[in-house]
Amino acid sequence: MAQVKICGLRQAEHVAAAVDAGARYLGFVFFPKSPRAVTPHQARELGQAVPAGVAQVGLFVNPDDDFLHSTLDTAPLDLIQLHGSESPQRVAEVKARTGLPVMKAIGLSGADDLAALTDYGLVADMLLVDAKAPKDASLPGGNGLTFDWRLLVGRKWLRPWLLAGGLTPDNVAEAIRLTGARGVDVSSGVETAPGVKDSRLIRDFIAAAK
Ligand SMILES: O=C(O)c1ccccc1N[C@@H]1O[C@H](COP(=O)(O)O)[C@@H](O)[C@H]1O
Repeated sequence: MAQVKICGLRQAEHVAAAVDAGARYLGFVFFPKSPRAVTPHQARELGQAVPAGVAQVGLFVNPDDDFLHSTLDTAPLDLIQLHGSESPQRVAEVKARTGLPVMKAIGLSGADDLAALTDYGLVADMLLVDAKAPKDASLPGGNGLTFDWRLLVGRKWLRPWLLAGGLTPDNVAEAIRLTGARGVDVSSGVETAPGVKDSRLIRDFIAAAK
């Protein structure tokens, strides 16, 4: 049974839908350019209805220490997702400075990108295997793009990992079957427009993943 992260939540009804359907991780985006961005105060409010055992994940893109600390002062996060071009050294620093586990996102477009998963597996607590964003994309993730899942067949890394990138209620079961992923992460695939989540799609996605 795959664990599910629903990312980019901005409304209480969608948090409730994800929790009730059995999500293991909820993602709050702290990247101002994203249509899914929330303030630390909004994340704190949304998190108040989240039961113990469901992890609240803060998604950051190349955050500096001040931004991390000011966010964490308000929003009680359990896990930090780094979705930018953070180096392995920076991942280690963020872990040390915040005292929180870090999940590092790695974008794949071909076999050459797989080595990064080994490198970051030495420092991150979890890995997130995503589609590499196009060079001209305004967001480094959350673009609803898939990659060739066959790249992952038979691969093993040092850390637990989630599969992401263009997953939907219709394709998530096949993605899990092919890659052997024990966890999946979705944002666009449970939306009706960028940043607009849909409770029915959230429920359908989690049911399909499980
Ligand atoms: O969701 C965003 O807006 C976002 C912004 C910046 C970096 C990452 C972002 N989302 C993450 O991207 C992947 C894949 O998303 P999708 O399902 O293809 O839309 C997922 O891990 C989100 O957490």
